[in-house]
Amino acid sequence: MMSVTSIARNKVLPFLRKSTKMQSTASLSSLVKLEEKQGYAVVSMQKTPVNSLSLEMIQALSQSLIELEKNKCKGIILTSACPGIFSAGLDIREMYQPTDDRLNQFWSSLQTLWLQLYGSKMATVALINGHAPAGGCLLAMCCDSRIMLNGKSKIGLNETKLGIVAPSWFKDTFVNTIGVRQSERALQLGSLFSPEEALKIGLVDKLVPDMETATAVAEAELKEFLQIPGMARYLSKMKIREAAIKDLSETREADLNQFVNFAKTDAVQKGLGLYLQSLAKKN
Ligand SMILES: CCCCCCCCCCC/C=C/C(=O)SCCNC(=O)CCNC(=O)[C@H](O)C(C)(C)COP(=O)(O)OP(=O)(O)OC[C@H]1O[C@@H](n2cnc3c(N)ncnc32)[C@H](O)[C@@H]1OP(=O)(O)O
Repeated sequence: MMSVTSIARNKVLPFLRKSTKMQSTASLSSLVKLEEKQGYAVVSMQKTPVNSLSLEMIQALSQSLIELEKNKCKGIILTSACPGIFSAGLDIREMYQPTDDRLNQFWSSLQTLWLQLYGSKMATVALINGHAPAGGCLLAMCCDSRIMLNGKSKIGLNETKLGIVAPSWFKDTFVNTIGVRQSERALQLGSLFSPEEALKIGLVDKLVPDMETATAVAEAELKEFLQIPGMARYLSKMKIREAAIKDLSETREADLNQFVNFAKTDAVQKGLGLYLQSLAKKN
């Protein structure tokens, strides 16, 4: 099996682990690109056009983290290869008129990805080079640090604007990042923040003017985290995150049932259908 450190610089790392529920190696590796750098890896989401988090995309990200941790990778920069978009969040088509089996797999895979990334032993930096609504914002918040490209992009948990509700673990992640009061307001309003606003409320840590600067700043940020003794850094992170992680770990089944029942209600299905139409009408 190839290790992250043994592959050629910038070469795409294949996904090797097999699982009955997982997609094939070929389909997964086309969605996420792993590039080895010196002592860390760049994980680029490349599901055009908007890196929507479909079941396959979520599993590809999960698989990447498994491989990287197995290969003793110490840190990652999570970013996007889609111009102007970090991630458009959960793939709305997964929740609209779904089959029960697919909807269950979809949510359960998302729970797994969140548990992996939010609780990762690796140092993790999100390089948010475009829009990051809802699930896109969640992915970024799972990282230890967030660098955002300044410009017209927006970031936030906008679920209520779609007539849906961010689950407790989204809320916990938000509260742990920006605090209770800001979260309470932003969750209700479904606020999407400009990079400047996001910096002001602590949703992102640094802004960068262009991609060249962004890469350098993200690398420097990751190196700062990696200079700290790994166990001390990880256990400190867990002091903040462990309650939320324990909570979901212990209530996965109930959370899944709540999501499935909620997603299948007529009101939610109607709202999602209208939202999809409004996205399609734009084009
Ligand atoms: C009682 C408590 C119970 C709790 C139970 C749980 C409840 C459920 C919780 C679910 C949590 C949900 C989290 C989410 O992430 S929902 C998704 C939120 N995402 C969005 O709102 C973003 C929507 N997209 C956009 O705003 C724009 O696309 C974007 C700004 C990202 C990019 O704009 P741009 O102009 O560049 O691109 P287009 O809009 O033209 O889009 C291109 C094509 O991509 C399709 N698209 C976009 N976003 C999505 C998406 N999220 N899912 C699927 N498809 C998406 C879009 O339709 C275009 O497709 P076509 O080319 O075919 O028209």
